[in-house]
Amino acid sequence: MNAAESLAGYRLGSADGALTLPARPEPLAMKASETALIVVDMQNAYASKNGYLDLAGFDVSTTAPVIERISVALEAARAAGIQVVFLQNGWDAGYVEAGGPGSPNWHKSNALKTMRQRPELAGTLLAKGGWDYALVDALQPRPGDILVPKPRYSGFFNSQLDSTLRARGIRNLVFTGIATNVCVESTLRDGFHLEYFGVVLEDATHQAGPPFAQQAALYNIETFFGWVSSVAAFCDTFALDATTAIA
Ligand SMILES: C/C(=C/NC(N)=O)C(=O)O
Repeated sequence: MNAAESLAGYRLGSADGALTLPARPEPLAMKASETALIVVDMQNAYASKNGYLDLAGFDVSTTAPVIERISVALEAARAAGIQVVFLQNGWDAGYVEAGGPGSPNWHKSNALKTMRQRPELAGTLLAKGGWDYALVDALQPRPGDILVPKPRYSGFFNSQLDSTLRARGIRNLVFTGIATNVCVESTLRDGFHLEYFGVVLEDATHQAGPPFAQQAALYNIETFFGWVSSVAAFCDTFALDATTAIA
């Protein structure tokens, strides 16, 4: 047995009532009570026409099925008693949280660069209170869900995410959202270093950039930082838990 199989065996242990999620590179055991479904930045900025990514030249024409599949995963998670956490990316209306020229974010953020190139957009992209910052209509938090604002790509940086999860005994993070290769991967990587088990539901994510960016992010996650699964596998696995909870 190699190290990966040994880890899978550990995580597959069912004596403690954990369920087994089919995933690559190996199935992963997790209890609903120790798991959170993380919905990363499903804002108009990232998923809607005329939002930031669209205005900056990224293709958002195929985000509708992603929204639909996240909706399905949300229903399954809530029914199974899995904590739902929405992340929301952006800054105050004056962009103080974005950092000035002394911050790499000021130089690398395509939202900030787009606004500098197109002054008519100044103040509109990813600013709290605006349409671009808002979560898409179809994916709104419900009572019991948690919303964590964040000012950088990783949801763990300068946010309440880690303490919110730790206080609830959460060890497993199931990721959905946009963009796979930016905020999803950044948050999953930081979670890995903080000892969280990270799984991406690949069909409930979308990349910023060409399709190879999605493939590369999933390769990195599957090979180095976590696991890759699907919405159907997640729903099938935790539907059992919902049934058990009702019985
Ligand atoms: C490119 C980008 C991605 N954000 C994300 N939510 O993955 C950005 O915020 O500029």
